Amino acid sequence: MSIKDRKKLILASSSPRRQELIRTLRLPYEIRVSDVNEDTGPGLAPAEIVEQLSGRKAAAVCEMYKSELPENGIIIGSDTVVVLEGRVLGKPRDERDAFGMLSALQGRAHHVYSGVALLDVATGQTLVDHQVTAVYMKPLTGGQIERYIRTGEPMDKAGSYAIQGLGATIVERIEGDYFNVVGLPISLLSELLERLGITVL
Ligand SMILES: Cc1cn([C@H]2C[C@H](O)[C@@H](COP(=O)(O)OP(=O)(O)OP(=O)(O)O)O2)c(=O)[nH]c1=O
Repeated sequence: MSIKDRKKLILASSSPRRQELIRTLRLPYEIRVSDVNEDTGPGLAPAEIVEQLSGRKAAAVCEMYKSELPENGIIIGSDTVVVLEGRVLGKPRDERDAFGMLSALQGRAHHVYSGVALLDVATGQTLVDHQVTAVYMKPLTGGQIERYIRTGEPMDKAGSYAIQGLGATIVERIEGDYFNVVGLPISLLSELLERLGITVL
């Protein structure tokens, strides 16, 4: 039996996108969700924000489900933000907020940062890293933005769009990992898993 068979991934996420993406690794996994305060306070760089929140999400699941987690578990936490000229955009508070974000993002480039934290239940060891992808959005009219918001798609997404959905039509091109934009940088995650002795391939 290889190490791969003996470890179990625990995805600390309520995001349907992350839950879908974790399956691509073809490793045994389960999902545990906890409530985490996503306030990081002022003065942190985007990379620090997503790394800190990813670690917090993994640690919260470890704390909350301590007694029932498998000894061989590796908890995965992740967080995604959109960054436009130094301004960090999370999920919109309401439709008005979404309109403001999309109006600011249209017709220019921004960066999507996703953090990943791996917490080894047995040892408490944590690995954290992040990935950045540049996204070039097409110019949009106010009417297009309003109609996109009316579909409901932007409301639970960082930056108020989903590249994997109808948002694909408003993205001109990207530089970097597509999955990082969707919310889980699978390639980086596989590298971190390898560092814990779990080979994906
Ligand atoms: C930019 C972008 C973000 N997103 C999503 C990914 C994340 O779910 C969300 C960013 O919010 P997060 O706070 O990173 O995650 P979450 O609250 O949805 O889930 P959890 O904390 O339980 O893991 O935005 C897309 O689905 N597509 C996109 O193109």
